[in-house]
Amino acid sequence: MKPLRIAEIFGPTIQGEGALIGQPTVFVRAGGCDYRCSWCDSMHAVDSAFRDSWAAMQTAEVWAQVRALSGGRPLTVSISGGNPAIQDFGPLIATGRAEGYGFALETQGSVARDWFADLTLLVLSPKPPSSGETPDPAAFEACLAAAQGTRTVLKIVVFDDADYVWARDWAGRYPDLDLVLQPGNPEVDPDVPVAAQDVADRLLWLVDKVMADGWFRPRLLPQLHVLLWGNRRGV
Ligand SMILES: C[S@@+](CC[C@H](N)C(=O)[O-])C[C@H]1O[C@@H](n2cnc3c(N)ncnc32)[C@H](O)[C@@H]1O
Ligand SMILES: Nc1nc2[nH]cc(C(=O)O)c2c(=O)[nH]1
Ligand code: SF4
Ligand SMILES: [Mg+2]
Repeated sequence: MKPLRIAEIFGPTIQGEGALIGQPTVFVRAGGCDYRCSWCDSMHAVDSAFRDSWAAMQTAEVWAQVRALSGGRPLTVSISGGNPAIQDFGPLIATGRAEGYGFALETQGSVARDWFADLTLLVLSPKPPSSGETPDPAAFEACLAAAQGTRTVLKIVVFDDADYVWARDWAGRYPDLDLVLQPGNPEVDPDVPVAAQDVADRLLWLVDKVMADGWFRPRLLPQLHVLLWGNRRGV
């Protein structure tokens, strides 16, 4: 079988973003992405300049590491990237689910896979204008269709007013999805410390905007891992 390209496997840590915020997890970060967001905080898993640092691993090797990191105690594994949907994580998910683990997967919604239906949670994070990318609604809808009965959350990153307007419009097309808005983090260098007050100020900016609009649908959440550890990798 074709090996998986893996940028990093780490944990246990807590899920820092979105619907499962605060929940213990182990991360599997896939190498490679079909997007190049201007503000991507995980370029080491995107840019081909880092390709040599990605491991070619069989599903069984990835699973052995996840199992070791979790001490064999089932939890919800987080698969992120890069875009994990450009590779075949179906066998990993099937292996883990057979042992009682759950799987939450983060993707921008540009590539649909039939194994989305086997996830515990699908997190779709379409990209707003500040990213420099333009999401394809048809591809996004194919992801929703592939998820079938799987719980799906829309998580939109907001850096500025234009992103906010875009988020309201995009979310409005999918009124039945759970919605999380996450302020953008402009500092993604792992060696530059992040001030807790800056994290709070960015969330406050978003809270003020959403409350001023009387828009009571979204949950507004910070990146908890950035608050705790800044942009350090492997946490
Ligand atoms: C690194 S991405 C990997 C998964 C997938 N490629 C995606 O974008 O959804 C994981 C999450 O981090 C978010 N993210 C990336 N860079 C960010 C930044 N600078 N500030 C806030 N969120 C960011 C993405 O929007 C996505 O929700
Ligand atoms: N703790 C922690 N939570 C996260 N939630 C999403 C992450 C990501 O990079 O996809 C991430 C991450 O890298 N670390
Ligand atoms: S889609 Fe995700 S991983 Fe890819 S460049 Fe954008 S934020 Fe980074
Ligand atoms: Mg991250």
